[in-house]
Amino acid sequence: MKICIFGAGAIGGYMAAKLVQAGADVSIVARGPHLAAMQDKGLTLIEEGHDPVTLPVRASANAADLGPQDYVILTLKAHSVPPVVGAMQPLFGPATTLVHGVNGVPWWYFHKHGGPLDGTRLASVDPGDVQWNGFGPDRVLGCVVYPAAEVSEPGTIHHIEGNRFSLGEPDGSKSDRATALSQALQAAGLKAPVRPRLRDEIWIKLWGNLSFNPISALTHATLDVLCTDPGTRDVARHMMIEAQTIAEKLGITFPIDVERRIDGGAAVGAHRTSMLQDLTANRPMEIDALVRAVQELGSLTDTPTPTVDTVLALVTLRARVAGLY
Ligand SMILES: NC(=O)C1=CN([C@@H]2O[C@H](COP(=O)(O)OP(=O)(O)OC[C@H]3O[C@@H](n4cnc5c(N)ncnc54)[C@H](OP(=O)(O)O)[C@@H]3O)[C@@H](O)[C@H]2O)C=CC1
Ligand SMILES: CC(C)(CO)C(=O)C(=O)O
Repeated sequence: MKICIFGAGAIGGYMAAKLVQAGADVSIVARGPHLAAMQDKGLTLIEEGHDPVTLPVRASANAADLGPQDYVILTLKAHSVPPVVGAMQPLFGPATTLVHGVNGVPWWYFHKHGGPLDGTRLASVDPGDVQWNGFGPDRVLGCVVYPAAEVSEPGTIHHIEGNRFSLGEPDGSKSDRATALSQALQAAGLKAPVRPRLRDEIWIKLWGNLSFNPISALTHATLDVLCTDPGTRDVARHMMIEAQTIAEKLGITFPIDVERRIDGGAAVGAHRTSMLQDLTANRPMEIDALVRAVQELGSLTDTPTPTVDTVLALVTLRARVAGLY
């Protein structure tokens, strides 16, 4: 089974290291000093309770060096994907599966969704249908990423916590391709359940990212603070209730309530969300996939989203003023 991880930064680098350790046939597409370090010295993984390991990896900036794959695991930030659709084409053969390990509302959300919105394209996450047309939605195997990791220096991945990558077909079936990848990830010591209702998990994760991430970028507060301060907790609550109304119209079932989800955020502790980290490091922020897409889903389902709209306007201007949007 040939696996290529495209955009092997924090999450893709963690997956790559675990798969290489387990003897899988893995290659990496990366760039810049991180790629140079992996090519020179190998990929180093630091995990709690383990000695750091440095592993030889096949890494390139150019997909054409690696050729067609069985699985391409995409672990870029959402806004980085449209510009690389063309550059990724050498990785695809007729049966290549694209595993979409990207936070937020995925561009393929309505593929095989059923109902009146089946096949709808989302302009907020896929302007011009570049991904829909360039990848083709039939390749897609959905993935919800739960681990936390960071690139602590070029070539080095610091795993913080978690090892679950939930997988799911857009039509909910337990396909051979999902089962085979799940087995490969499990052999690498990762949790990789194949879910019949992956969109439910997308929304549970999105609940937090939709609200905590922009609130943290606006306030610079850590999760423990913004989830317990009465004012920001209330803003998060309103955003999540608006999202829940949309999601339930789309057939989503939430196994927990909003208060429990916010308590879960608070329990993570003094964590700076990825959007706050991106803002302070002058990197583009995942505003469209995490927040604007929910606004778009609100308008597709005739659901008012006043709090989402307000926070989206503020965080968009914050990013624009910083030159990041
Ligand atoms: N990190 C985390 O703890 C978590 C992340 N996620 C999600 O997982 C996804 C990946 O996040 P994360 O791993 O943190 O992101 P990273 O930025 O660490 O990784 C993406 C990597 O792709 C590289 N890259 C970008 N464009 C290209 C390109 N054109 N060619 C080759 N390489 C490229 C980036 O390089 P460069 O640095 O030069 O831009 C970077 O090394 C996101 O959607 C994120 O929200 C989900 C859960 C937790
Ligand atoms: C904040 C958290 C942990 C959940 O919303 C996250 O996923 C992020 O930092 O992007």
